[in-house]
Amino acid sequence: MSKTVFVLNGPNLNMLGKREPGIYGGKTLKDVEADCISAGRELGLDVDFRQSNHEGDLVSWLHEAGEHSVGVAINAGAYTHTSVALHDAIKAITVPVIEVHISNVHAREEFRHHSKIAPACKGVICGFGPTSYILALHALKSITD
Ligand SMILES: O=C(O)[C@@H]1C=C(O)[C@@H](O)[C@H](O)C1
Repeated sequence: MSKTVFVLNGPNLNMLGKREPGIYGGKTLKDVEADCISAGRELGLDVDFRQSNHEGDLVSWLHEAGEHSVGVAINAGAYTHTSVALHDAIKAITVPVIEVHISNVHAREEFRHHSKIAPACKGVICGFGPTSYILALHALKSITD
């Protein structure tokens, strides 16, 4: 019996493949989605993969995940560094949430070194390129079995 996990993506991640490939790589978000679905299949996880440039969508999807998933991997993009609303949405649900980043945010600009959502998350995976998402799926599998 497969379990559902939400993989949520925030602003500008729709631009993957075109956006600063030296930092984010050449894969498109569709490529990352396909990789997540494939890895999820191997892990017995059904992946519900979504992206929005709008903070409120991500808040609503976190609420939905709290009712309809066993856990969440979220790359909140720039909202990582600014959003009390996403922090509070994560606190409002009981399923585990893992913060994900393609880049190592701690090796980049100072303003990326602080996450407003990490204190509400189960853990953080960053710096492994798109593989960060796959590692998060493995982590969700291990903590929800
Ligand atoms: O590495 C990433 O996936 C994150 C993606 C973004 O869009 C940035 O705003 C974050 O600072 C880093």
